[in-house]
Amino acid sequence: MLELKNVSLMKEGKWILKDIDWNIHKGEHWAMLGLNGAGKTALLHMLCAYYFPTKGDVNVLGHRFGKDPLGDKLRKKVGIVSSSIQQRIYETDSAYQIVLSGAFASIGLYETPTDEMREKAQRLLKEMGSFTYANRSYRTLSQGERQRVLIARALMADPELLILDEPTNGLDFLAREQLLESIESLAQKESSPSIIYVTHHVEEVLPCFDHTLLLKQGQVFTADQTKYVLTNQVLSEFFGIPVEVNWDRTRPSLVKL
Ligand SMILES: Nc1ncnc2c1ncn2[C@@H]1O[C@H](COP(=O)(O)OP(=O)(O)OP(=O)(O)O)[C@@H](O)[C@H]1O
Repeated sequence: MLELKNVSLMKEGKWILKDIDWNIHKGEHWAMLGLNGAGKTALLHMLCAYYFPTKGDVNVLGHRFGKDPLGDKLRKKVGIVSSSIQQRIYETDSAYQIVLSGAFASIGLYETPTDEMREKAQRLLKEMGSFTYANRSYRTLSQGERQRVLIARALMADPELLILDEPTNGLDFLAREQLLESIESLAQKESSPSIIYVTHHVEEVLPCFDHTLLLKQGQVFTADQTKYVLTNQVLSEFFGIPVEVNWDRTRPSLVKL
């Protein structure tokens, strides 16, 4: 469903991404880890066709970016929750309006939703645990509540790929754990889109993330099954310091030795 071949991106005379090869198959869920400035956001922007590769091929859901015209239809098939989307949301819109707007892949609601869309928005608000504040304005929601609403919004168009870019930023421990639990149960559903979950934190790699990509200085350091990636040796090389990964429970944790 996603294929990047030898993809490089240059911005302002600097290579931000270099020779990226990455394949995602249907049904896989990926975690993406990288230090600040590794190029994670640039890579995600490429998957959403906000950036086009300077070199190489990006194939998303059978469409070759830069070659095929990118219809609205394809844009709707890639859902994204990121801080840049958050910043563009109209703060006075209600959670319900925001979720409905996902059906049109628009920021703000300009078209009349069908009854079916309304029912679906309500169902998604319930599934994300957001129904109780459906009529409240975005401005009044906590950061955790906002993220849930934005995930429900992204799901409105039945995306085949869902990108979650650091969704736990700014969340307290409890809100973070509750959000992670919702993401895990979403991923366990048969109807779930493939998820790409971007984070700085190894301990957020949920059991559903069967694959992990490590991005370092614009290059794929490794991209493989999570069990082969989150090891003492790979992560010590990745961070450049000795670290130990503990898998005592279902999620990993990391300590510096
Ligand atoms: N439009 C742009 N023009 C010039 N440089 C850019 C542009 N976008 C990103 N960069 C640079 O590319 C590098 C990678 O940035 P990017 O935001 O993708 O990193 P990131 O992995 O998402 O980092 P963080 O974890 O801090 O969000 C950074 O050095 C950044 O300054």
